[in-house]
Parts: sequence; structure tokens; C-alpha cells
Amino acid sequence: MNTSLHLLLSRHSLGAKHLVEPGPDDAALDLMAEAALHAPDHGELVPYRFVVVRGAARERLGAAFADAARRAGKDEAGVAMDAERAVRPPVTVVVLARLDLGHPQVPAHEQWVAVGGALANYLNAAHALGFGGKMLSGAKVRDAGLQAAFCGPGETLVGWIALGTPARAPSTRAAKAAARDIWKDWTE
Ligand SMILES: Cc1cc2nc3c(=O)[nH]c(=O)nc-3n(C[C@H](O)[C@H](O)[C@H](O)COP(=O)(O)O)c2cc1C
Repeated sequence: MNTSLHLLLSRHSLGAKHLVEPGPDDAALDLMAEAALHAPDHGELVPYRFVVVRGAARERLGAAFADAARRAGKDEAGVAMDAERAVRPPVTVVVLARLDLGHPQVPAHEQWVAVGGALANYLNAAHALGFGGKMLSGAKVRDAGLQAAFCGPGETLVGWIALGTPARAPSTRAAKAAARDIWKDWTE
């Protein structure tokens, strides 16, 4: 099979507990961002941006996650688990959407499609470079403190991508759908 297609067909998500050092460095993060920029994007609005959390910044994100967990009423075990989610992955990339809601040609749903396309390209590029990762959101994206920490005016906190080197092979699981379930010819 063609190598590029093999990469697309073999990508899978891998959670933080299966990710080890090293995470993507600047060169890899540049390539992943380049790949995101190659996704379809009506009007070339680039309605997204990424914020990289690594090194000592992981502890700060852990503290911010812990604060959010306390605001959500979690007990101390839950708080510690949320903090660990930020500290454990070698690299966490915060995904932010920045839609132009008043755009005369490109409605919001098209800009969201562009955000999703960029995210898919970003994750596929990480996979092509040998990294594993998983996109996560959860109730934390609606936490006012975390939103204030990352979002500029009008931006949406989409979530976090945990990234690192896969510590294990993917587990086998049933396909979410068969290819023939999601396309068909148009007939009357
Ligand atoms: C925007 C977005 C947010 C997500 N948030 C979560 C989440 O909070 N928790 C979770 O378990 N999966 C979440 N997922 C799904 C996983 O990232 C992953 O796609 C899913 O587990 C299926 O695995 P696969 O990517 O290997 O097909 C999210 C996906 C997207 C695109």
C-alpha cells in the first residue's frame, strides 16, 4: 500500500498513560502546524491556533487543571487525577478555535469544519513523525479559569492534545463503521 495512505489508515489515538518521552520538538511541532495549514479552509481564515505546554509549563497546567477540578467539586483524588493528566504527557497542545462570526462569505459551520480538518492533519502529521496522542476535551473546556488562561477575546477552548512517544502498540478494537456504511451512489 502507498505509504501516505498506510499512515492515514494506521492512525489511532493513544492516551496519556501510554505516552513517554520524547515528545515532539520544535521541528516536529512546525511540521505538524504546516500540516494543519494544509487542511481545507474556506477563505483561508485559519480559524484555529495551538498553544504548546511542555517542560516546566506542565506543572503550571497541572495546577490549573487542579483548580478547575476543585471548582467542579471533585474530591482530592479527582483533583490529583486531573493534575496528573496535565503533567504526565511529554507535550500537551491546547487547541483554540478563533472563528470570525461576522464573516460575509464563510459561515460558522464551515469554519468549524476547517478547525476539524486542521486537527486531523495535525494528529496525522504527529503519527507520521512517530508520535502518539489523543485529543481530549471534557467539562474542563467550559471552566472559566482555564478559558481565561488560554483564550483571547472570542476564542473557544476546544481541548487538549496529549502527545509523546507511544509506549505500546495500539490495542485491537472493532472498526467504528465499515467504509461502505458511510458512502453510496446517489440514486433516485
Ligand atoms: C474535539 C474532540 C474532543 C474529544 N474529547 C474527548 C474526551 O474528552 N474524552 C475522550 O475519551 N475522547 C475524546 N475525544 C475522542 C478521542 O480523541 C478519540 O478520537 C477517540 O477515542 C477515538 O479514537 P481514535 O482517534 O483512535 O479513532 C475527542 C475528540 C475530538 C475530536
